[in-house]
Amino acid sequence: MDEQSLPLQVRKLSKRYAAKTVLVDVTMELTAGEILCILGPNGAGKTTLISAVLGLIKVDSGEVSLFGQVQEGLVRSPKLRQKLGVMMQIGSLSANLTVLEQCDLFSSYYANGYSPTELVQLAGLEEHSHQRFGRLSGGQKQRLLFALALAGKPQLLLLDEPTLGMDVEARRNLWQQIRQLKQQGVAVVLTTHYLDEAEQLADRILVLHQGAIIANGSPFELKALMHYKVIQCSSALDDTTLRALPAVLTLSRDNNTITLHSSHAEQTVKALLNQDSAVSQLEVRQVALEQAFLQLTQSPAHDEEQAG
Ligand SMILES: Nc1ncnc2c1ncn2[C@@H]1O[C@H](COP(=O)(O)OP(=O)(O)OP(=O)(O)O)[C@@H](O)[C@H]1O
Repeated sequence: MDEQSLPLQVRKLSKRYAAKTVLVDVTMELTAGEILCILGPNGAGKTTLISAVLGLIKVDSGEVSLFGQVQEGLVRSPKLRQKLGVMMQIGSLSANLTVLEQCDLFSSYYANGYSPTELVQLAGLEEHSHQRFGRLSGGQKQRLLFALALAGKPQLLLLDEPTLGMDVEARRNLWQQIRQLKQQGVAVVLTTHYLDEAEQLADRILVLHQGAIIANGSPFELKALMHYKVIQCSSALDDTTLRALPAVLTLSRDNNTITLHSSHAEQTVKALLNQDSAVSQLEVRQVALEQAFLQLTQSPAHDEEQAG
């Protein structure tokens, strides 16, 4: 694809509120049919980044391009707006309008979008179409907001914490819908605190910490970024011997199971087998994304970089 027509390009976006830096040189891009998850803890800058992409807030420096067009403030071009779907927060819809009335309204914004009844179906709210928005459950509200974001059959979809407050089944259903959109070539940016969500959905994950991107890669690459692996086994060796094995970083025990974190699993396992040939239930695995994420966002080295 021609670089000019990428659905989204963000270059060196920075934003401060008084003394607080909220976005630091954020650069990212998104191709058609790609799902990008922006993962970060509370206050990392996820919502600010989405708001900046939409031109809802003024940034201090940097540039946002949508479908090859550099944006100045709020996205105003009707042609661009037709290509864009945004999932809003619950508070942004009138509590008094019914589900069907909301769908009617959103459908009317788009020339070639879904009909109101199709939107009700997309939200799975056929049995609640005459219920007022304010009377829906939290999960139903989220489903309606998601369907409304699709009203114009967008090519770029921005979802700010779309599964917040949803139960497990509703989350899985939404993931399925997002995967289908990807199959249709829709580019999706999704912010989340949920590590499993990013791992399940993302082609690429950006980890945002204190406004800066501290990791950018596929879920697999992100895990590989971590230098250590988890080794589990049963062994008669005592803790002192285990801790002295090469490359061992940490040791813990749960009944008969020993868990070691190693910065070089092959070296550790070789030495372990040399010292205890009766070792059993040996398992070596990559660190879970949750641990990778925690390590990334709690790294003192990174904090020093930020401060500097
Ligand atoms: N209008 C504002 N004025 C001052 N500070 C702000 C403003 N908006 C956001 N912030 C600060 O910017 C930082 C990033 O906020 P943001 O809402 O983007 O984080 P987030 O990653 O979306 O967090 P959460 O996951 O909790 O929604 C926070 O420290 C927040 O307090």
